[in-house]
Amino acid sequence: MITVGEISYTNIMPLYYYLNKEAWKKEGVRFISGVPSFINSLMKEGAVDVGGISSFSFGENSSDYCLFPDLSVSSFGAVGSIFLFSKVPASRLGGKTIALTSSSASSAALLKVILSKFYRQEANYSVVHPDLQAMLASHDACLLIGDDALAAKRVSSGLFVYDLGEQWKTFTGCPMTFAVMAVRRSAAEKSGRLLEKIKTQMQESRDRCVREQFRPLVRTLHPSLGGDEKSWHSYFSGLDYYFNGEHEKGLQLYYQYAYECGLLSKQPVITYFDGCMSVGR
Ligand SMILES: C=C(O[C@@H]1C=C(C(=O)O)C=C[C@H]1O)C(=O)O
Repeated sequence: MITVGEISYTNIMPLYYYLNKEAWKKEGVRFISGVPSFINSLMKEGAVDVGGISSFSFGENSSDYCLFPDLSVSSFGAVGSIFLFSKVPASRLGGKTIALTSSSASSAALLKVILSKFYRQEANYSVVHPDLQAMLASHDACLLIGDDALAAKRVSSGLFVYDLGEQWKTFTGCPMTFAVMAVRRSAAEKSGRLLEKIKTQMQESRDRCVREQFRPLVRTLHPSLGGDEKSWHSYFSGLDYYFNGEHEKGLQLYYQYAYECGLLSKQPVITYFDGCMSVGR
């Protein structure tokens, strides 16, 4: 049996939207959904075999995981749903308190890297439940991601708002990869063929969503999500769902900085599913 983890945010949907889940369920494939930190921990425990996880979590566990090639949630600039909301400018956050959403791994580490390396600010961080008002009632700034960040942005007037994808691009010139599609090596060795089919369907789902300019996806989603169709289109268009040499270069730089900041205990090694799969089931 294979368990697929699915991040419960709008941003990753193009990779899952056209998966034939009912057919997969008949083949014994299970789907589990949750915020990134939840899927990260299930994957680490071995309760999830494959799925979208935080790129930072991949970095922490790179010896046990490999990557589905050419799939990610990345941005080449503004990401549109990963924001630092602050009462003071970023250049004055040294010694201040910052609340980090408990849902994130990649963006929490990215914020620490950006503030430490590029703004030279050492702040005091705590990890809390994502809620803009509650976070700012007791902290000077807060980090929100995904759908929480999209909602918070609509009510953030009067605050300094920083898009972390944009910040990363400004300071490094690189794209940032927030989520990767990771596979446990043990699953790749045992169920290579089945995983190969899931990988192909995810790539096809992404290709179809991109080809359709996300229109059917937006139409299905937007009544439940609020906002207008136009802003959802521009949100999806600002995200990038591929992973090639340029993304890998950006991710390696992120890992290097995270290592230098003491957030990773060693430099991760990126390996790909095609190299570690077996031709078993
Ligand atoms: C683009 C986003 O990326 C997400 C950010 C993650 C993190 O910070 O760990 C994990 C998965 C991504 O889906 C977002 O949440 O807006």
